[in-house]
Amino acid sequence: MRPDQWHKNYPFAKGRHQSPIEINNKEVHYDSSLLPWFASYDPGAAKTILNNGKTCRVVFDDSFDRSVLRGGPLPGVYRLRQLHFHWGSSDDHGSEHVVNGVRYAGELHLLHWNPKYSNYLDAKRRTDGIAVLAIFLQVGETPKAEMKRILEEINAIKTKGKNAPFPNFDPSILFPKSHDYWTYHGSVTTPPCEECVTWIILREPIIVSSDQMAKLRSLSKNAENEPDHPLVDNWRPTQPRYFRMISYPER
Ligand SMILES: Clc1ccc(Cc2nnn[n-]2)cc1
Ligand SMILES: [Zn+2]
Repeated sequence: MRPDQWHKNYPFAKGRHQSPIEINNKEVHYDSSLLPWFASYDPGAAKTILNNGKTCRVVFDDSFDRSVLRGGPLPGVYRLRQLHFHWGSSDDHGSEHVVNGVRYAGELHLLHWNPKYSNYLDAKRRTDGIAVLAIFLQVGETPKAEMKRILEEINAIKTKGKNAPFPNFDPSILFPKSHDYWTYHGSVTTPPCEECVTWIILREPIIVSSDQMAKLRSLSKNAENEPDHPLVDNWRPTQPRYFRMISYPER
């Protein structure tokens, strides 16, 4: 279903706190109360990599505070549940958030939930339930070697429903040098679009190669025995910001 039709079945999609949004330098605010953020991830928590027909996702053991994100705008620790990507049909677009008019080739999301709620689904019903750490993918000549591990597995999960073991992986190896970020309150970017997400968006992109983006585009939306439809353009267009502040900490 087209994103501008989602609201017919999912009323949240027409809310006042939807994601993604445009981030423009003239509209962001310095907030001296914002802290640095920290990720403490256990590589042993990594379990599986899968193609769910919408994206490539790596899932982690979130049965206790094993891999957590803390600090920044967050009131406490949030448990890492999964990471996934959004990308385009060519290198000139694919990210969900847009920075000063710039669309990146893709966007990596690390999705965490607030363990003060009994489980992930309950957390999705709460305004402080989810935290997504977003990292832009920029195409360049010197790709980040650590992306290779994920892209090497793509061949094993070509079609919807396929998955493969993905042990011993610490996603913080994918982080850029700078931890500078913007933060705002928004939503999950796919239906039901619940407005439960504290976004932490890193200012510095990670560099991937055009071949690595092509690898992501070699995934298929369909299951093995169905006609082939490339899995591309799994990003939601930017939504109205309305009266939301985008903040950033001391730099
Ligand atoms: Cl696996 C997955 C989970 C959520 C979304 C949508 C999303 N919401 N916030 N960030 N991504 C896309 C794919
Ligand atoms: Zn996402």
